[in-house]
Amino acid sequence: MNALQIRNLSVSYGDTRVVDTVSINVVRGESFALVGESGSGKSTVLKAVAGLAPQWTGEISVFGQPRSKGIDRAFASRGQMVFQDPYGSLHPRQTVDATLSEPLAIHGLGGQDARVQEIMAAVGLDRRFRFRLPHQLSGGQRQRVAIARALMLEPKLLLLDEPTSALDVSVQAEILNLLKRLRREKGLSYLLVTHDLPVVSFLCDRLAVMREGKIVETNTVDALKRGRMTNDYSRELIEKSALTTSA
Ligand SMILES: Nc1ncnc2c1ncn2[C@@H]1O[C@H](COP(=O)(O)OP(=O)(O)OP(=O)(O)O)[C@@H](O)[C@H]1O
Repeated sequence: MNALQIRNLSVSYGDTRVVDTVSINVVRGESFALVGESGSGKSTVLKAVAGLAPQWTGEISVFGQPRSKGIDRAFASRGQMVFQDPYGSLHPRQTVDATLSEPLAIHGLGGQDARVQEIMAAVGLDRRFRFRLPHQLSGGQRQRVAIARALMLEPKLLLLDEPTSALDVSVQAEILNLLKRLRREKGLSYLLVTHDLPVVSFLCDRLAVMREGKIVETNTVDALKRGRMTNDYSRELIEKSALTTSA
C-alpha cells in the first residue's frame, strides 16, 4: 500500500488552474521531493493533500484511505503538514506545552503530559523549553516544535513545505538530520517541497519536477546525482540552480 497516492489532481484559484492533472505515488517509508520554479504549484499540491486548498478534482488517498473534499478529521492522524516558517505557523501566545497538547485535546486523547515529554525528547527539545513562548526560542527550536506538533497524533506521512529554507544555514543541517532520524525511527514517509537540490539529495529517494502546474519528470535521486535526468526542462532547471556540483 502506498503512503500517498495522488491521481489526476487539479487545483484552481478562481479561473486559474495552478495544478494540472498531477499524479504521484509515495511508497510507504519513502521520502519524495517536489521541485520546480517558484509558482509552479508545488505548495498547492501539499495544501490539497492537507485539505487546505480550495476546489480540487482528482483522487487523493493516504494509506489507502481516500481523502474527502471537505474537513477530514480522520486525516489528521494519518498525515500532517509542516510549514516553511515556524514563527508564522506557531501561535505567538501559546507555550510549547499548549501547542503540543492541543492536537490531543482536539481529538479527545489523554496522556498529554507523558506524550508531550516523549515528543520533546524525540525532536531534541530540552525540557526547560516546555513552558516557553515561540519568541523565546531560536528558529531551529521553533521548527522542532512545529515538527513535534505535527507528530503528536502519530501520523505516518509528513507533508514538508520548505522545512529548512527559513532557517539560518547553520541550523538547516540540524533540522535535516532530525528529519532523517525521525523518518528512520518512526517509519515515516515524506512528501517534501523544496527548491534546494542538496536537500533533495540528502533526504529523498525520488523526485518529481513541476512546471506550470504539471509534472514534467519523475525520477530517482540517484539519477539526479548522476546527472541522468531525462527531461530537457529538468536538466535546465538543475543547471540553472547552480547547485549541480553539491547535489
Ligand atoms: N491563495 C491563493 N490565491 C490565488 N492564487 C494563489 C494562491 N496561492 C497560490 N496561488 C498561485 O498559485 C500558483 C502556484 O503557487 P504555489 O505556491 O503552489 O507554487 P510553488 O511552486 O509552491 O511556489 P513557491 O516555491 O514560490 O512557494 C502561483 O501562481 C500562485 O500565485
